[in-house]
Amino acid sequence: MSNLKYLTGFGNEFASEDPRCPGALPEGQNNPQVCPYGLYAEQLSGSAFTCSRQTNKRSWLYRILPSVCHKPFASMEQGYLTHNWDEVDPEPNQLRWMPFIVPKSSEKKVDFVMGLNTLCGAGDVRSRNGIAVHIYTCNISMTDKCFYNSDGDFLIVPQLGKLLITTEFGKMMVEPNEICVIQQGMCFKVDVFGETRGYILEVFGAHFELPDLGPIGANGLANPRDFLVPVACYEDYKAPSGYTLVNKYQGKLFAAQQGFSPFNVVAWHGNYTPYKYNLKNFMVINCVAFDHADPSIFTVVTAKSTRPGVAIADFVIFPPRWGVANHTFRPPYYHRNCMSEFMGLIKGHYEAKEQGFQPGGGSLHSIMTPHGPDADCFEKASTADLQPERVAEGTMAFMFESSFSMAVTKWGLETCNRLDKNYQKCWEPLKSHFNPNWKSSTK
Ligand SMILES: O=C(O)Cc1cc(O)ccc1O
Ligand SMILES: [Fe+2]
Repeated sequence: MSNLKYLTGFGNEFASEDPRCPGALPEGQNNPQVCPYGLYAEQLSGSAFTCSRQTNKRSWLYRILPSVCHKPFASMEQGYLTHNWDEVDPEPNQLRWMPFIVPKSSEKKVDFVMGLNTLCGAGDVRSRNGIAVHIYTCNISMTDKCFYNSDGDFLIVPQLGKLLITTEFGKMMVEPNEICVIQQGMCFKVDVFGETRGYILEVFGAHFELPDLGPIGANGLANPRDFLVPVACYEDYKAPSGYTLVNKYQGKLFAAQQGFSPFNVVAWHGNYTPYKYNLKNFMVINCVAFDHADPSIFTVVTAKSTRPGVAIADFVIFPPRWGVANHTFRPPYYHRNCMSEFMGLIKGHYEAKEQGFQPGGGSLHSIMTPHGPDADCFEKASTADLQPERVAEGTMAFMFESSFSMAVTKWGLETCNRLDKNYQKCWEPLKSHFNPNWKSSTK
């Protein structure tokens, strides 16, 4: 399945026809009286009709039956997926989680939807402004079952196991060190190939965009041509015992039955699509003289709030790169931030915490919660011989940075049972080096 084809570009006006039905896209209009091949035309709107051209998002899908052909929705069991931010008291401490446990399929069969566990979040799906961080852990594929999210966009970061994601727009294979975005309303199902784990950044009310480059110029960071969009691929399939359509609506899961596969789109065009991106393509910019640049230089995509320069959430990575800064403490600085910082690790280790922060785990440094390199990292970096050196080789840490003050869920604090109770001990050995008689010669 890795021979899948993709279109390239970020937010382009794409067009795609399943090669089995040439000419399936109507020419010169969106709504012919009768569509080619007897298809139904359906628009998926990802922005208000009236948004500026720059932000207007919609796609036209030409499908065997329209999405509306389903039985009524009824609420269903939703495991540890929640948007209740008041389950437990606020938790301002530095938090770190050991790798989240993936259930063994011999003990419990869990698919992608039932394996969604909400770790933290804030804001409101109804007023369309907020964020949730979910950890997915699953071990079986979704069969005759699909999912769409009425509440927001999913940015999915696989950490263990690849995902074959079938969408209305076509198929994407997404492996660890790649990410994908499934935007609000897009129907998809996930096939897995064993134990599977990853992170999801959900934003309510905004779509991800590429950050402006300002003085960097026309190129750099995540380049638009490296974003991959699936191609139309329909199935004309009647599920023997019905197809289950799962919908996340206002934070609750609902299920409806329908007789046929929703992946029945023969052709589509538009600028509102799912997409994927390989993090190895990120063009890294870093300091080449002295001091430590803020991690915003590593922003892959951003979901902007309405306040200029302030994101609902940024997706930031810490890719392999050269560290060359002279007379500089090179690791991340000690820090208190008016933003929330959730971090995850896809592979390797993170430079500020060589120990304890493990792939498949996470950390949360909430608004104004102090954090920074552990004692070991501080001592090493303060005495290091500052040669040019490779930083983060073979690793990939990332951060969801949000302007929201996030609540941690009961699952995050208790049920998952992965909180590292000793996290704060990593700073305990930090000692005072203060010398009131200090002269540069005594350094
Ligand atoms: O807290 C962290 O590790 C993330 C981070 C990295 C960095 O290089 C500078 C600031 C920052 O918050
Ligand atoms: Fe930080």
